[in-house]
Amino acid sequence: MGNLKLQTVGKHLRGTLTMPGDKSISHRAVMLGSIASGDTHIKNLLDSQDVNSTITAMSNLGVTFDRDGDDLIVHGKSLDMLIEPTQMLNMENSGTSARLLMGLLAKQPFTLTFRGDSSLSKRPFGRVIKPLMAMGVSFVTKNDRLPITKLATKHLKGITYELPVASAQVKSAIILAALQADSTTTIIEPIATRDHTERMLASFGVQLERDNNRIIVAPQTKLTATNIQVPGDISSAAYWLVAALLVPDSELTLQQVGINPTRTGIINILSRMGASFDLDKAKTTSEPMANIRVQSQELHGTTVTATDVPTMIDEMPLVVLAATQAQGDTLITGASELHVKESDRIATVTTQLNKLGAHIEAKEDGFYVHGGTPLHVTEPTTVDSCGDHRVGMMLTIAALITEGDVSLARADAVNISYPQFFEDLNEVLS
Ligand SMILES: O=C(O)C1=C[C@@H](OP(=O)(O)O)[C@@H](O)[C@H](O)C1
Ligand SMILES: C=C(OP(=O)(O)O)C(=O)O
Repeated sequence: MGNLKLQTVGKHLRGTLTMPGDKSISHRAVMLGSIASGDTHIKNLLDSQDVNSTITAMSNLGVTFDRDGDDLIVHGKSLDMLIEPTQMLNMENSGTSARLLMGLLAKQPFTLTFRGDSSLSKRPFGRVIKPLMAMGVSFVTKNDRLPITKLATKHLKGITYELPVASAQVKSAIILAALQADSTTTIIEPIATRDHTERMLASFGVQLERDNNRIIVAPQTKLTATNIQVPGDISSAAYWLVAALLVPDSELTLQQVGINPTRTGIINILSRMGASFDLDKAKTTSEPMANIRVQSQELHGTTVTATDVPTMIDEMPLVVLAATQAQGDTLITGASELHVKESDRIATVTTQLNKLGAHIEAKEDGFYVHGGTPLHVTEPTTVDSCGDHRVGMMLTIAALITEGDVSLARADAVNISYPQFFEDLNEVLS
């Protein structure tokens, strides 16, 4: 794909969009459906490159899938019926696939090699292989980076493990391995992270125990197939929340958005910046949902600290964009995890938004954002997604409030989490 010319100032955003399925929940639905007894029917599964990495990996292990209209049917196999793949498991760009599958497949009695694309091969895996090694798994790796080979494993033992980084991927990998261990595992989570694995296990008949910030996992490998409705992805809705707030004279309604409290940091931070939203809550399933209505509003600066970060980690590029338009400055700390996402998001967000006239200072663990900065370019300017879907989509929203001529390089990165992003944009531009 060549550079994509972006819409800049002059249009409004109006209308209603239904959000594609949540990426985190989609991965988990495919993984747990794959090891449950019976057929799991999944509605509103996200159809994107990252989720396809999980489906392909499970297919390589012998799981079969069918379509029923837009639904995916997973024909579950129990963990001891998976077959040795004839090739490496290619996780492509997906950290969630790689880290969760290392836990799910920890006890397979054959060697498995995980590989990824150039971005994923730079991201750290020590955080997940270290606790799995303590449980008895052996890995072969250079510098804790992909490719990583997991050796055949006979037994897993329960551990007590305090998470050194607030990571739902690491927590989930340990939970999935712990179900297969000979004894109980306790995971201590100093800062709460998204709890989709815990909730979805309950839907498959497996209850975990929670005691404040401890998760206690007793061995249990019998999962029963179920029907899953994947809520819309709040991380995708976040582009439209921020766009409607910043583009004058806009009003958008986003339908079926997942509002699990471990994911709604973006709503909380924008509210703290002065925004208000109308939430029309749906009847609750295991993952709560709402339709959200939002209009253009004035924002003011705020402070974001470590405890806020996990509930909005993937929305941070948008918080930075919103902060450039707020009255007053915004200080974001406790966000050093952004260095190890699909790109170094502290560097890429700062460099690319500053090309549009923003005034952002990159910090070791966050940003200092100067508010009230009109975005403009004096000559045609190309911003770059840097191969990172979230950076590409945030820059597209930034262009909507930029005076001048802006193009986006590597726009196809959106296919990782939100393939209909540009179609949805065209639908609401007026
Ligand atoms: O568990 C998950 O589905 C995810 C957890 C987060 O990663 P970390 O666990 O690395 O924080 C998040 O950034 C990622 O997009 C999805
Ligand atoms: C960090 C992300 O995903 P993953 O870690 O699964 O690649 C993301 O979607 O922003």
